[in-house]
Amino acid sequence: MGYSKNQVKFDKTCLLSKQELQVMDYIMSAPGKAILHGEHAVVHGKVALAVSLNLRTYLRLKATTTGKVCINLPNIDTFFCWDLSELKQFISSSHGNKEEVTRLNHQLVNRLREFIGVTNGNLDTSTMATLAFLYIYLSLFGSGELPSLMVSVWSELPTGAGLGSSAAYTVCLAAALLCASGAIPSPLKEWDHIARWCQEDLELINSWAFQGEIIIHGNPSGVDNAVGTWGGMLRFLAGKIIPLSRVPLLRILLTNTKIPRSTKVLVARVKDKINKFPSIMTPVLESVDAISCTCEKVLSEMTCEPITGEHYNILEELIDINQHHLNVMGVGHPALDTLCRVTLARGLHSKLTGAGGGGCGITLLRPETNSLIIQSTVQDLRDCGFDCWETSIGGPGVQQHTPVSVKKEVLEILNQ
Ligand SMILES: Nc1ncnc2c1ncn2[C@@H]1O[C@H](COP(=O)(O)OP(=O)(O)O)[C@@H](O)[C@H]1O
Ligand SMILES: C[C@@](O)(CCOP(=O)(O)O)CC(=O)O
Ligand SMILES: [Mg+2]
Repeated sequence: MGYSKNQVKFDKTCLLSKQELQVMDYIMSAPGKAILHGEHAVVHGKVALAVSLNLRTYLRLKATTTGKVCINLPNIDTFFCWDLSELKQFISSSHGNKEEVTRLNHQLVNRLREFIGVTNGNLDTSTMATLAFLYIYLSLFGSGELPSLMVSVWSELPTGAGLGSSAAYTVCLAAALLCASGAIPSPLKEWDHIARWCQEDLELINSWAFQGEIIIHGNPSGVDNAVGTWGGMLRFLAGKIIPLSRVPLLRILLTNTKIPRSTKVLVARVKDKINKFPSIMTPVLESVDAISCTCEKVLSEMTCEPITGEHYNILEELIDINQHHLNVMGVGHPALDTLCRVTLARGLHSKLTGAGGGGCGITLLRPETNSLIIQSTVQDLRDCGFDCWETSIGGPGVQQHTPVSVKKEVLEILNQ
């Protein structure tokens, strides 16, 4: 299967009736991701391999009768309410009669920036999350009546640490707001507690999530929202998404250096470097592309022949080479160097994951790596002040839940 497109198709003939709107109560979740290889290079048309994590973002959307639209984002201490009357000014300009949107409506983004009072270049967490929400909400409802809603989002993912929290957030927003607008159905049947959408609906969710990612990242590749939408392991190249169904079970240690950074700034930094030194940086990007392709080949061999130490030796070397390339691109950090050094002292290989500049790294665990080594490595990394845990990979993509299928603690936060 190969599907693509960060294009938005939206058929406005299926808006919900007033009665349906009033009983609306949706809970959605989407996973974070780890990029095995190809971060940054993927923004410049190279291959990336990415996999979903078991850490998820949860969203609850409820219809209200307050005449307001409210967002509650406890991870980033953000709570806003707007009177629908204030938002009416965006109705006509935000959504024309288009059934297909391929580009972000910059005019709407600029007007929204002014509306929420941000000065140019403001990159704070709260501003980005708010803009992404308002943009998708107004684009989907801006041609009809604006519904009164309460939207709460809470994530198990660290925010701004390279694990795709921005995409998990925008995928949840897109799924919930598309359902609320009637553009896609709720996939839950009476007897289900968790359900997913058909391929066509997932493509629509992915497309709108990508619009949100553009607001947060500036120039995203689309790999993160694709993993948040489809889950599993994906090969991503220039908007084309190939799910990798035959992959070996990989054990990965995730380390959060807790150094804050912004994907938008790092992506822009790499672009500047490529513009400044094209003949130097192009071969680096091509080498990263070859690393992703070699990794994909080795992973596929590991599923059809007995796994040997040599497979793992190659995977480890690819990790080391890519980490050097990412340093050359200017997205390393001394804390990430520490991570690589500390794990190598225990014979384990690490690289940054996501945008770098701090945030998280991944460490490959070999099947024979004994649990004492793993425990000591985790302790060493915690002694450096990092968070460190073994993760399980390949979680499902975006889902709708009934309340009973969501952990009690998560529900409590979403209900606050
Ligand atoms: N749980 C959340 N609630 C609200 N906004 C979020 C949440 N998670 C992520 N975001 C948004 O995504 C931004 C982080 O995105 P980014 O810099 O791409 O880092 P990441 O690697 O986590 O995707 C935050 O500044 C915020 O605007
Ligand atoms: C650096 C990049 O390749 C991945 C960014 O991931 P994250 O936002 O750091 O989780 C950017 C992109 O692909 O859009
Ligand atoms: Mg992101």
